[in-house]
Amino acid sequence: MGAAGIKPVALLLSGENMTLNDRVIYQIYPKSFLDTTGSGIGDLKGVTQKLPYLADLGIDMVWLNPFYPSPQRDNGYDISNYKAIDPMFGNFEDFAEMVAEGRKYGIEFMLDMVLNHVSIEHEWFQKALAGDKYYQDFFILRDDPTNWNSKFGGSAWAPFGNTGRYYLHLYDISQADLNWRNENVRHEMFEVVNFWRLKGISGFRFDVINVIGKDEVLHDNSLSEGKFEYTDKPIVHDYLQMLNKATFGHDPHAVTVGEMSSTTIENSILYTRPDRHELSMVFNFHHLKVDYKDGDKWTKMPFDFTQLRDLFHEWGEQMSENGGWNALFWNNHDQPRALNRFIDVENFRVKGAKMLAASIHLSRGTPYVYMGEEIGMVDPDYTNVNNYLDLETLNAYHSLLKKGVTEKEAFEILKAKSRDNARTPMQWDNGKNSGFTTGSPWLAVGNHPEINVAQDKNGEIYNFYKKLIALRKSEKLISDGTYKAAMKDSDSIYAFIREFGNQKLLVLNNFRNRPISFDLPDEFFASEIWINNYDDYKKNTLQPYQSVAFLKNKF
Ligand SMILES: O=P(O)(O)OC[C@H]1O[C@H](O[C@H]2O[C@H](CO)[C@@H](O)[C@H](O)[C@H]2O)[C@H](O)[C@@H](O)[C@@H]1O
Repeated sequence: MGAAGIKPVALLLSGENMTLNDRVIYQIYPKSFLDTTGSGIGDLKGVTQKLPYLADLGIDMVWLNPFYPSPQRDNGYDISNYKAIDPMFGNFEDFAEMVAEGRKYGIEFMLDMVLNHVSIEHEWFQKALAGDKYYQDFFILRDDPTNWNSKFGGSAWAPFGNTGRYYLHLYDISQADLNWRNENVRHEMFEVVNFWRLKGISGFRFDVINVIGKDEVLHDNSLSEGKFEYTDKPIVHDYLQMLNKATFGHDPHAVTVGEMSSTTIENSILYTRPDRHELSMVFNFHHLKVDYKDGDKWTKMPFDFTQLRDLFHEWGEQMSENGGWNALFWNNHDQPRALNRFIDVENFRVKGAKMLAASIHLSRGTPYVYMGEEIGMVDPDYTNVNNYLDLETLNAYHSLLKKGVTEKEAFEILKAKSRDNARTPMQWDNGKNSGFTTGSPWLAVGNHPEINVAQDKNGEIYNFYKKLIALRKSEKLISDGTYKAAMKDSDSIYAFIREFGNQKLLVLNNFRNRPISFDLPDEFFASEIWINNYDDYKKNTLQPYQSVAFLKNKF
């Protein structure tokens, strides 16, 4: 029995032979993946049904966004019961079937743990509101609110009933932050993780986990934003070590990832260095803010290539040199589709999708594939603001109008930036509702009948992903090689070198919609082309969005 009094489940798991570095993780937004009941909402049975598809792609772990009971104000990130399944997604029988079937295909699951906050409908908050002192200490209540802003707009503080006090909500008003200083809260959180471990789960994604550490005395932030007062506080490392020890640290095959809001490289190294016993890897978002004008998401701006290149180089090298481990990703449920942001998608969707894939799948870290990415899904072609349902999007729309932005301009910004861009139903075929549901989808489909799995499964993008995923399993150079920046001054090509044993790989990715010429570094003169997303290679030139990897055996 482990320290937390539970049986270790690691020996039962299918991923025993995998190392962390071999893995490729597929993210499923369950609400939008496949609806098997006609309710218009995706479900766990839908995930089970598509396991053969994921196995064919080469996936060995699936991250599922929250499927627990929730008022759904923030699509499940407002949890009202951590240890249950919302009936709209299925039940424990469906869950057990999904996990068991997954094992047959060598696929494990990673669950989303939202441990920074709970829904105000959670019984802890309700008891606290009713005056229960024990539960009041589960939350961050203050007489005098600080000047911190909620990430979804407005103040981060709301009146706590009619007590004259305020509760902290870094996200929506319906998501009350938990008080991790209270050891009873920590104990409850550890219990949640162990509850799911005992159900055969060894993968965990921890939502905005680097903001759980709040001081006893809270201070205003001088930049009129509370970010630095609660992000990456040193105590977060202590909490993660406690979490690790009380839960997944008992499982040598556990895979954990922390979603790190506005984090630093220094902290990310500490969060992921194996000897620190915190997490396996981290998501950071700096590379997905290179199209924010003056740091403001709700603006429209072409992406800044040099900023992107420098961020990748800096994170890649420093994590490699210091034993840290990155999650590698272009897409997730909070981001508009990368194809619309980084590629001239009208003219080069297919080549661009393959180049983006190569740029992370050949890099150092664990790649994540967000559902639909493998067939080149793009943002929906919505024509009406009423198509958008996400609360962050709607808050932003109203605040843009308040600032004097016209409805037309505000709509254009939503089209480029809304989180709903990623949340549209998976496009399985070109039939009604893209084959996602026989009912009425909870969020309108993307209206791109030409892009779907039935058509693209044997197509260029899918097969390129399949090839890249297989390479990570067969080549130590890809899974375990070091990372070094290359061609640091190029204003069009993102280049890096991987090295392992006597092998070296130079990966070049052209981020422009035009040919770019370059000088091949001398040491790669006598090398072979290992990966190419085009059929040909014209010496010292990369075609629009071409990706080429040159392999050199040193001896
Ligand atoms: O943009 P950052 O400050 O670096 O933060 C990263 C993401 O954090 C938030 O995402 C997660 O938490 C939310 C509340 O639980 C939830 O709504 C979201 O779906 C989670 O992934 C933030 O909402 C994202 O926009 C940021 O990208």
